Amino acid sequence: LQVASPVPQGPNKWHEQFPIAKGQRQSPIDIVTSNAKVDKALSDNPLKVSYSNNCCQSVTNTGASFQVVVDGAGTEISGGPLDSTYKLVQFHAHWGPLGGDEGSEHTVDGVTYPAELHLVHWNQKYKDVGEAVDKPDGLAVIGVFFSRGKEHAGFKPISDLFAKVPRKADKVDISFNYDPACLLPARRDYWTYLGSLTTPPLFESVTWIVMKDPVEVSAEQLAALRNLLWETPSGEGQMCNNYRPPQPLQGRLVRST
Ligand SMILES: Cc1c(Cl)c([N+](=O)[O-])nn1CC(=O)Nc1ccc(S(N)(=O)=O)cc1
Ligand SMILES: [Zn+2]
Repeated sequence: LQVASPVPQGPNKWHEQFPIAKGQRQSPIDIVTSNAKVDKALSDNPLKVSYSNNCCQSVTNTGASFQVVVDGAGTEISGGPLDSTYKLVQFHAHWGPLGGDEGSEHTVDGVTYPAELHLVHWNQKYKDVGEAVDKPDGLAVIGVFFSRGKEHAGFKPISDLFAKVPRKADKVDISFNYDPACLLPARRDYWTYLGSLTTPPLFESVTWIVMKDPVEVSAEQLAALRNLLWETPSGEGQMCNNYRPPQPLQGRLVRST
């Protein structure tokens, strides 16, 4: 008897409803640094990140992560691996268990980080994110690894809001000015490759830009992620381990600055 399971099924079952889960350009991947190819073109046309500091509208509990919804006005990236301008639409994260070191989606030579932030942008050649989301050049996501260390002052205004959105669809407005660029590492070196959304519908529409340097956040800020709750097989629980493990590279090239 096939009963609809009330809680979302884990990554190893996604292929049943989303066959593309076994596709040719799935994400995340393990980045094998010795196989990444330095591409001078990436530095010749540097990645340009120009975010405004009043673009963040609200924080929502999506039931799978927190999501800061952004008004795309003036929050653009271009250059580097991108052939056109992309606009920021939202950012969210993936993380592991309390105090653990796993939680990131991308790994670097097999090394995991406790969390990974994703800044999601859509290609301005399309009329909106809904049209862009399933096109091969539709999205660009900047991934930033979080390491455990000193408090990240820039992340604090956001991590302080998680306690206000404990349940799915809870939402709180962001009344203060906030520039998401503060979440990027100082050194802007990155790896880039063609991949996919890391959660259903797993569309193969993402140009990934994974920053090489992690940013430090405190153990308390990582713990604040668990103020977010979600449905587990044994009822409501702390949201954690919302990361997809690395997927087959399928011969793809990873380029590096
Ligand atoms: C399917 C769709 C449409 Cl259409 C819209 N929309 O706003 O029109 N939004 N979404 C959802 C979406 O964006 N999912 C998404 C999933 C994973 C990631 S991740 N971890 O960064 O790979 C980024 C985004
Ligand atoms: Zn993500």
